[in-house]
Amino acid sequence: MIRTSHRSFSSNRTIFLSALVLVTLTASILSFIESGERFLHTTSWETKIRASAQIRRPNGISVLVTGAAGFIGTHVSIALKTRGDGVVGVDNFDNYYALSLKETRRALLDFHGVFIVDGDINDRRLLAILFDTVAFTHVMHLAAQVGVQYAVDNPYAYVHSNIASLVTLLERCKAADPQPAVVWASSGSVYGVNINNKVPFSESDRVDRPVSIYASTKRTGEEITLTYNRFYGLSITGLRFFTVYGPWGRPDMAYFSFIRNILEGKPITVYRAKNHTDMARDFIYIDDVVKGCVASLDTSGRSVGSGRSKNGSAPYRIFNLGNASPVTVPMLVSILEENLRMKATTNVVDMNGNGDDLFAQANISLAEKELGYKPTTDLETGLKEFVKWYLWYYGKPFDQNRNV
Ligand SMILES: O=C(O)[C@H]1O[C@H](OP(=O)(O)OP(=O)(O)OC[C@H]2O[C@@H](n3ccc(=O)[nH]c3=O)[C@H](O)[C@@H]2O)[C@H](O)[C@@H](O)[C@H]1O
Repeated sequence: MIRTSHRSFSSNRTIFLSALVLVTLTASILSFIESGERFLHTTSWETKIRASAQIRRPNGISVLVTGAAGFIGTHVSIALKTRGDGVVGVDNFDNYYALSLKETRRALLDFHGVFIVDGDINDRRLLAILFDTVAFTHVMHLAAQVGVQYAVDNPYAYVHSNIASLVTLLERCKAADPQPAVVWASSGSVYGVNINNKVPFSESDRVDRPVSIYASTKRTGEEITLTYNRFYGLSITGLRFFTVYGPWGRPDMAYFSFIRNILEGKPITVYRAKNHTDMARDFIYIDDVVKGCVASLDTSGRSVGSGRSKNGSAPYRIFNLGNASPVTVPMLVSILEENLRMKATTNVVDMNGNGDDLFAQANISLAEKELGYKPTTDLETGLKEFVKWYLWYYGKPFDQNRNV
């Protein structure tokens, strides 16, 4: 099936990527011209932001999406824009992974009419200009330093992006009048060591034993947002994303690096627990997560504060967004092998206990009840889509007759 469609897939890909490169080049030239003028409030910069923020449906919302050039940010921005909401993106385009992928996502968003401001949300002046230009009804805060193992050597990056940035953004939201409702990316990793000694993980479980700096900063974010909710009246929804995967995904994640290595004939490392049990994750497909994000925005309720005062109480919610159906890492590898019709060379390594949770399974009944969240994509189906995208995006030839 993949082979039959490969030729047209390949020429479509060439046309599409060329168009995107053209759009990116134009965007880069424009952004170069604008960079010197940004803080001078040029009409061009403002005009783009206003156009991007324009609401085109009755009762639509106007959303600032942080981390818009990221994996989830790109998909959520497109979904909102497509249904007629106003969307303005902001992203610092860091080089944690291939910048080219982020630039292509930017071009894709541009194609959909979403403008991304190139900047850091730690920059208070930038945030002030954005909020002065658009009266955002919602903020979808997805910008973060991700990666569990990377935190071992780079802890300060997590403090900067997951804690300092969060406070800067919340301060800005607090000061806005009216205040926007905030939906933000927490993480399933907050469950850490399974101290509750039960699966699946529920939102009411204890979450005070993280196993990585990354998870600690996400848990800290939940407490910081709670403070802003209680004292300043911000409506807050924290989403505990489990292992999100799919087209336009993150190259640092296992499924992505596995396919790259398998295709290049390089070995992959599969971690397992010290007692030789397989690691497992509650892999969740991007389209399902996007539905959860959009439903969270739609049901957020209003913020009730203004500056340091508040009038009543605003919602504070936390939801697991997983698949409720964990799969082991060796099983993930065999699904990839089947799709690629190639065999992986696997090194099995025992975990040293620093960073990775051994097992994750989300209880999603709260999200089902409050958001109507109902994932419909199993790992086989989702990975098939991812593999198709990967081969298209990287222009990899595919030999259907290869033996597994
Ligand atoms: O918010 C979160 O909850 C995080 O989710 C994701 O973390 P994880 O669920 O751990 O996904 P991922 O790294 O793909 O590893 C998957 C499995 O493969 C195993 N794994 C990993 C790498 C490898 O080389 N070998 C291996 O066996 C590994 O031990 C694990 O069992 C994001 O990466 C993280 O940035 C953050 O967003």
